[in-house]
Amino acid sequence: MSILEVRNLTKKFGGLIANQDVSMTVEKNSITAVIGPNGAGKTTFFNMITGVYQPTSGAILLENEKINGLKPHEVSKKGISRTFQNIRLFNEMSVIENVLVGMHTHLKAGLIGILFNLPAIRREEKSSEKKAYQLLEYVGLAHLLNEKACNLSYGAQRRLEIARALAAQPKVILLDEPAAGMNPKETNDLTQLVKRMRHEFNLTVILIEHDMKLVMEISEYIIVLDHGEKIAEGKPENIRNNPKVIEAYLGSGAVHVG
Ligand SMILES: Nc1ncnc2c1ncn2[C@@H]1O[C@H](COP(=O)(O)OP(=O)(O)OP(=O)(O)O)[C@@H](O)[C@H]1O
Repeated sequence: MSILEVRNLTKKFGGLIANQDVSMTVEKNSITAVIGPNGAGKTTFFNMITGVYQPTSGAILLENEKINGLKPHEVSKKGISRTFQNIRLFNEMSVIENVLVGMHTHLKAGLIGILFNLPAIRREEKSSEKKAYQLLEYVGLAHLLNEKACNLSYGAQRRLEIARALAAQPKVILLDEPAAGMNPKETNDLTQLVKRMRHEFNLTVILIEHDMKLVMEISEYIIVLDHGEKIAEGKPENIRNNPKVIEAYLGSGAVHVG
């Protein structure tokens, strides 16, 4: 059963076509990778799905409901969360506060409730803190809950971003280069984390990644973009040997696929 359907998405920035007619169907509970050389249009594609950019044309459907046209916080409320290529944490806030921020779309507390410190709000705060702590335990950061986000190692910051994205209780999570800058051990831990969380949170995962070992190990389906267009899609074993994909990567002088 599909959960997300992207139909003929095109994004133009003036004369530059960043995405041209890209379609994709994502199965519920699957892990899909979006790959392609630098500048292929991968982040633009994520930005359209999450409402950061409005498509020039095309449609995005989450559980058969059209979501293009919605603002990023509205898309998040519908059930799509993300992490960013360039980590976007609140650096001066503590680790647990960063996760609490991720929860705000689901909190009922209005301004009046907070101002008057109503018991129902206090209860909600307590339960949010408990949930945030559990998420930090899940990603292995509970011991750092009061640390400022900026003091965390790179790998830990990436895991904190994932905890914050999970706090919004998504159905679909988009990870933009989650392994960028990680050492092999951190990458391996991340691979295990993504595999676990897909089952335990009943999630559908879509990731952009340049680390081909990770992509081939983790994904069930791969979409390949080049110069804004989808040049191939399929299972890892088929993508690995696809001449068009190899040519796109070799032509860009980037990593080999294999
Ligand atoms: N806001 C923008 N305004 C103008 N051009 C943009 C904008 N965002 C992206 N582009 C252009 O669209 C093209 C696709 O960029 P995008 O960042 O989506 O590629 P990418 O595949 O994510 O690349 P990378 O792997 O290097 O992150 C590039 O030519 C980029 O310069």
